[in-house]
Amino acid sequence: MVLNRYRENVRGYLEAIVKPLAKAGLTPNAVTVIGLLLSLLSAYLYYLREPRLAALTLLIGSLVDALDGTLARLTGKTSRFGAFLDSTFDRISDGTVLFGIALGSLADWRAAFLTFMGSYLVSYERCRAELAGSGKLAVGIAERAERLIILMLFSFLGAEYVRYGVYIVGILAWITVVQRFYVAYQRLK
Ligand SMILES: CC(C)CCC[C@@H](C)CCC[C@@H](C)CCC[C@@H](C)CCOC[C@@H](COP(=O)(O)OP(=O)(O)OC[C@H]1O[C@@H](n2ccc(N)nc2=O)[C@H](O)[C@@H]1O)OCC[C@H](C)CCC[C@H](C)CCC[C@H](C)CCCC(C)C
Ligand SMILES: O=P([O-])([O-])O[C@@H]1[C@@H](O)[C@H](O)[C@@H](O)[C@H](O)[C@@H]1O
Ligand SMILES: [Mg+2]
Ligand SMILES: [Mg+2]
Repeated sequence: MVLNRYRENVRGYLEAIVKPLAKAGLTPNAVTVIGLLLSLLSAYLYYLREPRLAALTLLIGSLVDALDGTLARLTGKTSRFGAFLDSTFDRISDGTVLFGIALGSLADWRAAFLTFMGSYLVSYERCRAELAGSGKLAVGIAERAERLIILMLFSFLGAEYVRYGVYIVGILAWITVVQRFYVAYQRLK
């Protein structure tokens, strides 16, 4: 909710990065695939217990995630399949990163699982409520950008801090689940 507001502020920078990509003939879907590969690499680095490298890779992957849509809009190539691909790959990214953290024993697997469940529910609620006609449900304390940035910040602090990032993201994600549930109820009842 908070970070989403800054989309417009960074649009100019993102467009500057995207222009050469457009000239090189890169398609939005190809950029989406590159973003996913970076997320998978980040998950692998978490598994190897390299949280700083993992967070840096995840940060670049998140930037690439912002570039695919920017490229699509700038070149008039937005597509419904692209939107579906982007969202689906976001879920694969969210899940594998937490799986890598759990496999690398950087956080208790039960905490990683609850955080995973909360994160997925947040996204699912939005998708399902919007399908039911709620209108845009981009509400709540920890949308994806917040969840990613918190996890990256704690990862940059070092291996022993990743677990706190997972706990905080989990708690905030579950608060967001309740917030979205409430707003969906208000709009759909
Ligand atoms: C001040 C300067 C010196 C530096 C400025 C440089 C900027 C370039 C930095 C910007 C970085 C930032 C954007 C990336 C990091 C944010 C990240 C952590 C959060 C997650 O990002 C998600 C991102 C993208 O979301 P979406 O995928 O939903 O959006 P789009 O892809 O744009 O649109 C989807 C839409 O497009 C169409 N489409 C898509 C794909 C496709 N194949 N076909 C398509 O048609 C379709 O219509 C789809 O529906 O969100 C980006 C916005 C974000 C919320 C803004 C956050 C701003 C914040 C202030 C950034 C702080 C970043 C900071 C560097 C973090 C440091 C933290 C660190 C130290 C841990
Ligand atoms: O709902 P959430 O997890 O905060 O945020 C997510 C968005 O950041 C993302 O751009 C979109 O593709 C997802 O489907 C999802 O909605
Ligand atoms: Mg994107
Ligand atoms: Mg994405």
